[in-house]
Amino acid sequence: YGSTRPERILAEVKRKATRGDARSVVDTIDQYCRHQEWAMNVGDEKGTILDSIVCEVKPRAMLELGTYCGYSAVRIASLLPPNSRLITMEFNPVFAAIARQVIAWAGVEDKVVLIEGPSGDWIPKMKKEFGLTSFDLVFLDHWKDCYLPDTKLMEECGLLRTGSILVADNVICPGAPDYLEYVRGSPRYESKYFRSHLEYTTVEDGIEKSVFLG
Ligand SMILES: Nc1ncc2ncn(CCCCCNC(=O)c3cc(-c4ccc(F)cc4)cc(O)c3O)c2n1
Ligand SMILES: [Mg+2]
Repeated sequence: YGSTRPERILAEVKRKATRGDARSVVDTIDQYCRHQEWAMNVGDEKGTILDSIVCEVKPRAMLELGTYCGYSAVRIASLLPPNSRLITMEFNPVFAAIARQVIAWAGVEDKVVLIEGPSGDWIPKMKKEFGLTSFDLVFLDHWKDCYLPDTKLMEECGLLRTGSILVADNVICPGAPDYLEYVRGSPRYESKYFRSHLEYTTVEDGIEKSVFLG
């Protein structure tokens, strides 16, 4: 029930997941989207790759572009060290409203700041709005044709420092060919592809991890 897919996902979380237990929220969404209706969460397989990078980097300041229902925001926030913060950006107010409730149900709201609006508008304001110097880790999971322009914008706005890491979902499916060409061809990035599958399917997809060299 619920008129939109995100609303049905939220209903399932409230029905099945334990309040305050981020893992149970993640598992509930994965179960629902694998067995009831597909949704564009990073999912369990690619999520494990994302987890390993978050644990390795231990980011103090992290940015996610494209919140959707908050699945990856919950996954990431549950792994963040104390007094770290995930800023997650969502364009669609309906998705943002659902994500806030999913994030709250998981009990990670004090590690997550959800901002609403297009990345192109927000990126130039981030430093001032959040007293940031740079992001340690950025997860790109929004419009695939925004990956490249937004990466260039983050460079221009001084939001990346030597060692900042970009993690991009869906570089194969739906694909971000211009972004891949850029990070793999640029001397300013050290890029690595983690082969996986499109969430809840056997279709090939993967995650690209790119270290900004300054
Ligand atoms: N600029 C800006 N700023 C801020 C924003 N916040 C949200 N957005 C818009 C994001 C809209 C959703 C983005 N995500 C995807 O489109 C996506 C799609 C698939 C997929 C779909 C169908 C298939 F058959 C196969 C694969 C799978 C994935 O894992 C995906 O992540 C923003 N944009
Ligand atoms: Mg994705």
